[in-house]
Amino acid sequence: MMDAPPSPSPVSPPGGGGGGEDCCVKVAVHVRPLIADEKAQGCKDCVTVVPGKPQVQIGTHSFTFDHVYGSTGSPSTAMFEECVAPLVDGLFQGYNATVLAYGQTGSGKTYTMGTGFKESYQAGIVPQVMSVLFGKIETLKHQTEFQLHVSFIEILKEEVRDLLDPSCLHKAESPNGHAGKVNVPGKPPIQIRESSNGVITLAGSTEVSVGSLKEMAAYLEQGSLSRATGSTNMNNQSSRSHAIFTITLEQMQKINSLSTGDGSQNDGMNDEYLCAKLHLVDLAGSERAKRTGSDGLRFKEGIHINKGLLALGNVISALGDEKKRKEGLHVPYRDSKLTRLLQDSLGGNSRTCMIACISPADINAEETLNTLKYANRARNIKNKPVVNRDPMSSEMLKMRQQLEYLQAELCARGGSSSDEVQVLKERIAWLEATNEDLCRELHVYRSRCAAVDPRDIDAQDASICSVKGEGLKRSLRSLEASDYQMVETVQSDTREIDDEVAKEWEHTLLQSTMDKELHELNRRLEEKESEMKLVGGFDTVALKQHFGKKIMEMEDEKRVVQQERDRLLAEIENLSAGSDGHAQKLQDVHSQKLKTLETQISDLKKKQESQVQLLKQKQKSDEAAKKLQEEIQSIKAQKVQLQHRMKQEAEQFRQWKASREKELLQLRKEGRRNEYERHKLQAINQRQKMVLQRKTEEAAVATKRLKELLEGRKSSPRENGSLSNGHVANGQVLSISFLPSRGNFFA
Ligand SMILES: Nc1ncnc2c1ncn2[C@@H]1O[C@H](COP(=O)(O)OP(=O)(O)OP(=O)(O)O)[C@@H](O)[C@H]1O
Repeated sequence: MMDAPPSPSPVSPPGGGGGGEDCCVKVAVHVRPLIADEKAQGCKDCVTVVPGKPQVQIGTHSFTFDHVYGSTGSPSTAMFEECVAPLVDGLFQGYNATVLAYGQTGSGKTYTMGTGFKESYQAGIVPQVMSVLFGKIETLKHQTEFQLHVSFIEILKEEVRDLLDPSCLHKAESPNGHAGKVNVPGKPPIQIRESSNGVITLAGSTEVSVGSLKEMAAYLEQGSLSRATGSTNMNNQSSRSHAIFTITLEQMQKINSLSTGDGSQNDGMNDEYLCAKLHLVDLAGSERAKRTGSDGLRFKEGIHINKGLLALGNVISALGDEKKRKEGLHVPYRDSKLTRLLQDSLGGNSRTCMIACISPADINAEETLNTLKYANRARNIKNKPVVNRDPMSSEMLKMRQQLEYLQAELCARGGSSSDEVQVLKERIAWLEATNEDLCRELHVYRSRCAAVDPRDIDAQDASICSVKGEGLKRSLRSLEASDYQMVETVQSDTREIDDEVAKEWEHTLLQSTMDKELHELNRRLEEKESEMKLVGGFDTVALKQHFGKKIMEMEDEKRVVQQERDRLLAEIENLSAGSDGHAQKLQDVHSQKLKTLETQISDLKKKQESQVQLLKQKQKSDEAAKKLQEEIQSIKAQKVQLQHRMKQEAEQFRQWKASREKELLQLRKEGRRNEYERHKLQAINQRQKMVLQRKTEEAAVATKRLKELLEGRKSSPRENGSLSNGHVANGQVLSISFLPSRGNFFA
């Protein structure tokens, strides 16, 4: 087992893998059978489970959950494997988890969780969690170090009570009538705190380290026996509080060791620390006070219990309503201790499973319906579990990845970067060599100044000094020239940026031209289509038939009229053979009729002709429609081609842009590196300049001094002789005071 662990914090793994994904709260329903009491009361089963489906029906209501156990649903034995085992597996990957048992008094929460310490409760969730946990630890212990801690608290009347407090091991009868722990006087109350990284912790609660299954079971038993229970109408041994048994699993994994840049291995640096918590929550009964038959103290207790459950309901409502969640509505976690403690389990960093326990008895129908509604809303809650690494190991992981990346990059870049590095190294070496030369010169000059006898100093020395000064000035200029090279690099970068802007501009122009073309094609298409509607709006076949029929009718009519005319003509001929007045009269009438018929015939002919004309026109418009149709087809083909081209161009541009961005990223990185080198070189450069400046100044001062000395000696040779020692001494003192120590120079 490990030593004191670093405090963990929820850290999304680099690259986003394995964490931070939304996952809904899983909800399962556990329907217990009718118990002896209910049978004795003659209760009927009012809950139906649709076989083969996770669906529960009560009255007219029907609910679908993730799983339904008991009754005609899945067997209760499958509950652990399907709902809880994945959460236990997740613990080993660093994910927090919560299992909540919810339901009215006597619905089977304690039975389901298995915290009742009766034989029948052994199949419950907590005992199975413990045995699976230790089984897994046993198989993994050769590659991972584990540390397990447990804590057990209950929330009673909005007070957090420590069920594992070693200072009061014996169960005591509390003044308010229920069994429970006695608060030790002077012991500070347990407080719920939120750390800076959002982790909810319990300050002051006992957290014991456990090394075996037996030990853990003993703590669970000890805590369970200390739990506040009391009897109600509905359950003789009713849990009056919300109980939370928390298992903390810490693990130090040895992950694949990685070789460092110099080829050595750093095994010790590759440990990864993970820490995850599993909350096993047995909530107090959710029934309404009046049904429990509770009175007095129990009733007050009920109010407090329900305060937690009410707040829990409000939290579930706020989180379960997608609209409210999106609007970022306030979630009232702080309304009760229970919701505050379960903050991470509901909408936070945890994988959560809620088990809604229900009784099938018809007398509990109302409560059962409420439980199902409550649970149904919880299904909409989305959590965001992340791997809980300690910041140090996640930072190390990041650095390791960065190192790997840089090594890969170095390999990929091959010679070109090493050339650059070489150039920079050479420049640094050159600057350092120049620096050393200058220092050496300075040193020589200084010692010469100190040792020189002013009598030996003549104008020649002064000229040497001025020549040296010139040399130093030249050095200064050469250093400035190196600055110019850097400016040139920047200018070439600017040129590249210009190219990029031009390319983007070109792309935008091309896209907008193609957009215009597309727009134009769309306009033409619309035009042609509306023309087409005008031309081809009629039913051509029907129209043809109509005209054909009309012409035929006219043909018939014409024939009838012509026959009538022929008949009349024949009659007139017969009549003209006779000579009496009556015949004459008839002849006149017939002639009249004949005339009318002639006009009718010519009318019909005209109509027929116009109909033929119309038919011809129709044929023409049919041809026009066909042509239009062809045009429309060709415009559509052009449009498709253009869209295809646009897509291609956009894709090409996207690819180009992506590669540019990649390049840019690389360049930026290089730029940063170069910038750093530049700063370094500039600093050296600056220092060199200062040295040169000072040296030039010193040379000038020394020259001046020497000249003064020479002149002084020339003007009073006698005095000179007696004072020469003093002057020399003074000169030395002066020269020392003029020349700061080498240490000061480079400070
Ligand atoms: N699945 C089941 N099969 C058989 N009996 C069950 C089952 N679930 C519960 N019971 C029985 O029902 C009774 C009440 O169960 P339990 O004490 O677990 O209810 P509870 O919800 O924890 O009640 P409270 O909230 O009052 O503590 C117990 O006698 C228990 O043995």
